Amino acid sequence: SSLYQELGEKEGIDDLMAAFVLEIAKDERVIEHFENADIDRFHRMISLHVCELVGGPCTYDGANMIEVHTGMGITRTEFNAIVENLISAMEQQEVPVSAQNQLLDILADFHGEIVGR
Ligand code: HEM
Repeated sequence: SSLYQELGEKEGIDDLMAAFVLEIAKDERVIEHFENADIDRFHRMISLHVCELVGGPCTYDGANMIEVHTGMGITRTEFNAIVENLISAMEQQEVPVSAQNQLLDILADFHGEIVGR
């Protein structure tokens, strides 16, 4: 089955990203970046983006990754913290480890668009 199916399709991805947002919200290492963010929009957009990236029938129509993160000065350490938040969320949602690794691989590619801008 596809990664999209292993993540529980759109509903599973929405739930996973809700758990991810809750992990971010309790993480002192990154929360300052989100103080002025529209969390509902962030949840909606990251769900849409992940859905598209894993081969689901979604079209991400949010902001360009470089543009939205420019000016945030996100460090490698903060990026890694966000990855840890995602792993915690995937563990809570009982995402199979092979699917976890595939999603982490896809998101790791965004490193260059997000860190140090
Ligand atoms: C693989 C890593 C990441 C991905 C795929 C990602 C993706 C996204 C997406 C899809 C949005 C919504 C864009 C929109 O509203 O149109 C967004 C917004 C945002 N991201 Fe990221 N992001 C990543 C890493 C990070 C990291 C490491 C941080 C900070 C530690 C961060 C901070 C933010 C903030 C604060 C916003 C909200 C901006 C606003 O509402 O004004 N992101 N990101």
